[in-house]
Amino acid sequence: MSLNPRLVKESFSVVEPVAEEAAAYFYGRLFSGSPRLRAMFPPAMGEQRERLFAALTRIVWMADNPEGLSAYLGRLGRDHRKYGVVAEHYTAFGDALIATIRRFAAEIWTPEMEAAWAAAYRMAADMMKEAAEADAEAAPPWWPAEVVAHERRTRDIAIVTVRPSQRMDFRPGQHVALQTARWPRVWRAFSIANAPRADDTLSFHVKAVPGGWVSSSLVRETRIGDQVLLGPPAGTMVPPDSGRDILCVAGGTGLAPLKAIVEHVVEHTTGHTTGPGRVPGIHLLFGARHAADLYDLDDLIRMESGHPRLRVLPVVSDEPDYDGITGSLPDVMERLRPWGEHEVYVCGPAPMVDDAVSRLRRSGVPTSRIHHDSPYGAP
Ligand SMILES: NC(=O)C1=CN([C@@H]2O[C@H](COP(=O)(O)OP(=O)(O)OC[C@H]3O[C@@H](n4cnc5c(N)ncnc54)[C@H](O)[C@@H]3O)[C@@H](O)[C@H]2O)C=CC1
Repeated sequence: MSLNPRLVKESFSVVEPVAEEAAAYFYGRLFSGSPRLRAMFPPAMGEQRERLFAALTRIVWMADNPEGLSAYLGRLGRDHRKYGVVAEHYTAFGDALIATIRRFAAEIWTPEMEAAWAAAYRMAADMMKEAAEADAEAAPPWWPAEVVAHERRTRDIAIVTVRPSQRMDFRPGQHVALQTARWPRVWRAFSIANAPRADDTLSFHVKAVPGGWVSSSLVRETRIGDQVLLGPPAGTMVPPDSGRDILCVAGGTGLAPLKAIVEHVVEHTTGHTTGPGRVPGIHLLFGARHAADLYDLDDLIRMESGHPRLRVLPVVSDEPDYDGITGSLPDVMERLRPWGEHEVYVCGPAPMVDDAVSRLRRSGVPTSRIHHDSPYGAP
């Protein structure tokens, strides 16, 4: 049966407004048909339901863009290996999915729609399975890792360093999902806060957020010797080798991937100030609400003192008496200079990232040179 993106989109748009109800129905249907699958999911399903719909929405609306769709489904397939998903699970998932769409789009449902969904699902599942199989030849589904250092930097922020039992290849700026023994099957994304190291350890900057099971456990309960699991590295906010000067705008623990990128750049450039491999000038704006929240400033200042072309500028937004640069990070960024010739990296709270990115665009920085990523939103 041939693909018919129009019919898939049409029926999905009827389900979208009742996404929450449809997702609850989907999981009910999935678990009643295949009770063994329940054990693969976390105890609380609220977020899972949101992720399901976020991923489905992306897939359905990308149906006319085969290249983007194939890249996304490939990532999704590889990423699902860490949940223990294997080929036969796709059948149960597909049956429950089509039953859900059929029910919630009942008013407009036709045999042609049923056939369009079956064909689309088969194609998507095949792409995910193929990517997962290819990945299985090169990498494990997850990496067990031991906590080798735990530094509490503030009441809520810790730097947690782990050593995976098997080397993980990653690019600076990427993130991984992490699971603690305390909360089985609950995965949270954290950026790797270092460039690859000789001893293969990885550091994470973790802030305990209200209601954040994994982050609170990592900050408050985790000890050296504890075991965690890591998913595969993901994310496209990686350093280009354009040789251009660099601006990094880091809000809070959004510093993590930017520190990895800065480390990589200063380690991999020649020391010349012109020509290929020249050391770019790097400005790193590190913002916090209060001076006491600049949790990694001492380390950054140490890096700065070893690299004459690195400038670290701490910015404090909610403490007018701070003896340094004060104000909102996007305001300060804009105030400092035009950044039109720079490669720019932005990471931190989503509203800050949105504001900084739109100001950069307005001031003429080409989109191709503005890099940002949202690991927390990724399904
Ligand atoms: N831990 C990690 O590996 C990573 C964390 N992140 C994200 O980074 C964020 C860090 O949050 P916190 O440390 O709690 O930051 P925070 O709320 O303490 O704020 C950090 C900085 O961002 C500024 N800011 C906050 N909201 C703003 C807004 N609406 N407009 C303009 N500026 C704003 C603050 O003034 C401050 O300078 C989280 O959203 C997290 O999801 C992103 C990538 C990696």
